[in-house]
Amino acid sequence: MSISTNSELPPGTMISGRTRGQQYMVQRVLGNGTNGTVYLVSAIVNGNLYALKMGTYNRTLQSEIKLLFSLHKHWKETGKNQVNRYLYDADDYEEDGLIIPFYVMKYVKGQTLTNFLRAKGSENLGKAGLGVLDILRELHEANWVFGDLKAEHVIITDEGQVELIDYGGAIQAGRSLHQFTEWYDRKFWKAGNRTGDYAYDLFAFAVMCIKLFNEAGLQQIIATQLPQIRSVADLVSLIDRTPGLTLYADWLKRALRGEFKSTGEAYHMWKAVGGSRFLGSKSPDGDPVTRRLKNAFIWSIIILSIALFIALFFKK
Ligand SMILES: Nc1ncnc2c1ncn2[C@@H]1O[C@H](COP(=O)(O)OP(=O)(O)OP(=O)(O)O)[C@@H](O)[C@H]1O
Repeated sequence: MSISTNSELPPGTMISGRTRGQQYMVQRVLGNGTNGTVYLVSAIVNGNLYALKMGTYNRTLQSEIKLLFSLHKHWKETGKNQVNRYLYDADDYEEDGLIIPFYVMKYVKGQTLTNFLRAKGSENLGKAGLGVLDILRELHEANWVFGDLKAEHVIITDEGQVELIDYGGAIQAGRSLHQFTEWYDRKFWKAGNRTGDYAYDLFAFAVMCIKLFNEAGLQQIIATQLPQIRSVADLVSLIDRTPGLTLYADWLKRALRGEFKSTGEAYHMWKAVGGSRFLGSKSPDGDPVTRRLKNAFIWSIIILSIALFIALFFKK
């Protein structure tokens, strides 16, 4: 039986896998989730940084590890892009007679979608959303469902890549969801059940967009609407009252109503409405260098016109 520890490991702690023998040095804590603590670690074998998730007291990571193994196996067998994307190692570690399960995954360095849009501008939802839909499309085509999609699980890396973290909620299509967050859950909105299918993730994606642009409105519905009569209609009317979502309104309503035939269709429609909108430091006028060049050009036209005017005036 696995038992696990409750306290956080300090930087410098060495973690040695009992079965596979890999060793990791703790750098710092990255965060805490329901099932454990995530550490930034460096692998002794290659010096690379990884994120290592370790179980906390009275909880076990075993089912999460099992699930990730089968997802990883699938990616490997099908040669999908995601292989090596996530699971690097899984083992357990012994400390003072306690057996602590852990797994090691890719360290995703960047900003959460919420912070990214705050820093770079909400227009970036187009490209960022397309990145998320691309990952979901691949998962869904492989018959998996992400399950617990929310802005905190979407990371935009420093290179502008979109990544999902916390595959602990992923399930094979047709199974019951075991990890979800109320606001994003279609059953919470009486829009369907908790049996995993591609439409479940698309529903959560739509709520994620609404929350990003109008969290206060969402909070108000939840606080004032009786749970018995809470419905998708509340979300649809909130979309209509949220100017930042105008471009995506039709897409979002289709996702909420479960009207997409596939994630591929949802991906292409998103791409058509706003998926090519910039990601990173670019603004609607282009990047800062292009903008400066544009301004310089306008000023040189103005100065030239003034010079011409003066020259013509004094010639008379
Ligand atoms: N692969 C990763 N790379 C970088 N940081 C990560 C990674 N995985 C998790 N984290 C960080 O660790 C935190 C805890 O992650 P974890 O997946 O355990 O739980 P969570 O998603 O925050 O919560 P819950 O599991 O309760 O939904 C995350 O919020 C994130 O900041």
